[in-house]
Amino acid sequence: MDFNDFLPYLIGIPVLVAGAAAAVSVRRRRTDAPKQPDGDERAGASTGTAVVDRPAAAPATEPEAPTATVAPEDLLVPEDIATPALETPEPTAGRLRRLRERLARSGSPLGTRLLGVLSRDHLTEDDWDELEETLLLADVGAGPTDELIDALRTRVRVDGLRDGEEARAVLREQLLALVEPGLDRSLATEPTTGEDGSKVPAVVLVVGVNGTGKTTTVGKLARVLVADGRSVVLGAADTFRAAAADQLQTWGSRVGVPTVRSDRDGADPAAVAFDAVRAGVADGADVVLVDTAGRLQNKAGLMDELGKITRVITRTAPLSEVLLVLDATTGQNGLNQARVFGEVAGVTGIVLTKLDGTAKGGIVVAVQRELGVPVKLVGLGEGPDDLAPFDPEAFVDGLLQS
Ligand SMILES: Nc1nc2c(ncn2[C@@H]2O[C@H](COP(=O)(O)OP(=O)(O)OP(=O)(O)O)[C@@H](O)[C@H]2O)c(=O)[nH]1
Repeated sequence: MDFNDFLPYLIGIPVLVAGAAAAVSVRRRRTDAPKQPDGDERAGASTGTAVVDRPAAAPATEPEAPTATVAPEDLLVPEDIATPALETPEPTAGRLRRLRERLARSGSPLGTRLLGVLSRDHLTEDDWDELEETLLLADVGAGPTDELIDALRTRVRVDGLRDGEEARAVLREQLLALVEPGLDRSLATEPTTGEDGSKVPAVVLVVGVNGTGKTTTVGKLARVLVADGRSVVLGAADTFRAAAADQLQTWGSRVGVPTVRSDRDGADPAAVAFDAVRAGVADGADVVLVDTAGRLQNKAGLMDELGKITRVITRTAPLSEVLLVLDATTGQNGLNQARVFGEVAGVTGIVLTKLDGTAKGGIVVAVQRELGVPVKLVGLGEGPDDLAPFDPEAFVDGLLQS
């Protein structure tokens, strides 16, 4: 996703049009809905959450190729909810500047401290140790820290650093190299065409430990996509936390995006994900965003849950992106989480949230190295439009602002 792509949408964001069509929530069939023939029962059984009158018990077996026994128009049951006034998401183009402002406001001790040391005359071993410690404290990670120190030492030895400006330029160049500006950070949100010529929505699965900001990120991302003129369906597959579906539905309804959810707490997340993708196909949506619970109770359980969701989704549409949401303030702990999710979920991009709450920007470098996938989006606050595509140059410039 390139910022330039958003510029045309600065004016005339088609929210109102999308909103008028979709200012209803979409729920799985309510228990008081007319009972469907046998096929409905089978669908409920196969996906593990009741379409009608089915107890909340987990399915004995994983859903095997859930059969589309419910007509799409029956699946999408508009429901009267208190629909908030439709909002116009903020243009994404302006967010670049905000990233820099937020980083600068966070005190940016990383850039300031590094520059403070590098600008000294005749760097001693103590100075180099101080640089190293500063980088490690900022969560850059041991490997990248060594690389940066080596590169800076070489530059200083070969060319010397004449003044503060030159120190800044060299540091900028080296930090940028660590952030790997060449990585493809675009989000795969283009719908594709199925074998039968039908439109298949891009499906984005959002995973991560609870509390990192998944639901919020899905909501914010929906706004970005709406601002970009895309039609979106949300899937509330975080069925573990009771309020998560309500939270997601509220995000969606603010920009006219429907949410597919279960009426039952603890419903099978794979079934909700499956229904969301099916609703996306039926709606002719461009993108389906699926929120998950991602409890890190143990690796096997997580693998089981996410594996099942993935398998069920990919029976209808390929997964375009698996975004791992990480809380930037959690440091090494976040990296451990990243490692586990990286192993079980086939992560294609990282969303680093709460970057506004930390001066330790180095986590960007560390997590990319750890997973070998790029940071694609950053969360910069709790506001609805506080999500920005990650831009390495703006990020490094933000770190080096003083
Ligand atoms: N400051 C700040 N807060 C954020 C950001 N992103 C999310 N939050 C806050 O983090 C808290 C948790 O966000 P949720 O979206 O509910 O987290 P979750 O991962 O979905 O949590 P579970 O549903 O329990 O799995 C909320 O208070 C959000 O407002 C961010 O970029 N910056």
